Amino acid sequence: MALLDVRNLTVTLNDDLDSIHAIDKMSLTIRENGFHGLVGESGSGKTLFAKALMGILDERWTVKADRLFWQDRDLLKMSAEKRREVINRDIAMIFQEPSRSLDPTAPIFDQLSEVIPTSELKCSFWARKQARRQYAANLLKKVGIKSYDFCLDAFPHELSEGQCQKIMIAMAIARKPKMLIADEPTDAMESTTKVQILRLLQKLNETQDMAILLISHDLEAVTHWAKNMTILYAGQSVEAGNVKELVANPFHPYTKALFQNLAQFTQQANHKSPLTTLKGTTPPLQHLPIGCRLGPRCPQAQKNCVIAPKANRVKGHVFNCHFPINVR
Ligand SMILES: Nc1ncnc2c1ncn2[C@@H]1O[C@H](COP(=O)(O)OP(=O)(O)OP(=O)(O)O)[C@@H](O)[C@H]1O
Repeated sequence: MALLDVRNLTVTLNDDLDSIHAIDKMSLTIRENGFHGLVGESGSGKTLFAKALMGILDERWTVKADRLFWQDRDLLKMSAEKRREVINRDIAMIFQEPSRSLDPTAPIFDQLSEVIPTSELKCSFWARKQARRQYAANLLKKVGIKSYDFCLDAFPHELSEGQCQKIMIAMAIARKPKMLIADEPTDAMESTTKVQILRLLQKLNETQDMAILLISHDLEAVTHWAKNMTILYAGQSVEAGNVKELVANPFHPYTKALFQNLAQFTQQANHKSPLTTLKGTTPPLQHLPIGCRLGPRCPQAQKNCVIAPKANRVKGHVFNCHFPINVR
């Protein structure tokens, strides 16, 4: 069953002069207990999508969708207050640069303590402080922090970025959410820490039945850890499906170009061989092409591409392209 089902979500930035669809009819489905990757270049709208889902965009943004279902419940039909309640209860989010998300003036225990629900403490009022400490220590153990006593009393600046991110994950899972959105959780981290964090997400997914939405521009990491993925280009869904099937048989010209690059990085290519790229650059938000936004860069583009393609489903892939490749 789908845990989250989003169809044709549009996020519009309204200013005095204009309205810009920063995200244009994006769709994404995450199964119960799924590990889903959301991939796209910088500025493609990955964070905006997550923020729109969490309802944390400011009043300059408008969010519309044809369908927004959470566990078969229609979020669009709920009042804003009820929707916030459901989302805050069931979905947690962690961001890049974890040390900036923590309060630099408070020890970790005080910050963790705030997010531990009192209902989880099965003890008398007088024993609560001790129980909170024990609960916080258990959370840190769960995310793989061995020096939990030191960490609980430490301030964020005394800890590494990797430890701070593990603490953010501990805070996120304290309420036992059904889904964790990890937005570039390993950005600018060294490779061993990066693997530890991604392995931790995988463990939460496998042992706690927690769905994970891993947002990243690191295609190699996403194809390694996620089971399904959605690819975004300039705010439009490009292709989505099972990772192995997408890698083996991409239908969209953009997906094909992405995976060609991935192969050149992961396999031993000649150091002088040029990287395959699509001509041109990603359009800025102020100059988005009409129709399919890849159009001006796409080797397959034809006249019809000035009309945005609808989603097509073939062999479990969903792709948005008038002239897909490899479709038989
Ligand atoms: N507060 C804002 N005001 C104006 N434009 C914004 C704002 N936040 C995001 N944008 C624009 O919306 C688009 C999508 O941004 P978003 O942060 O979602 O991209 P992203 O794919 O998450 O990129 P990155 O990987 O760099 O975080 C970008 O063009 C960005 O410049």
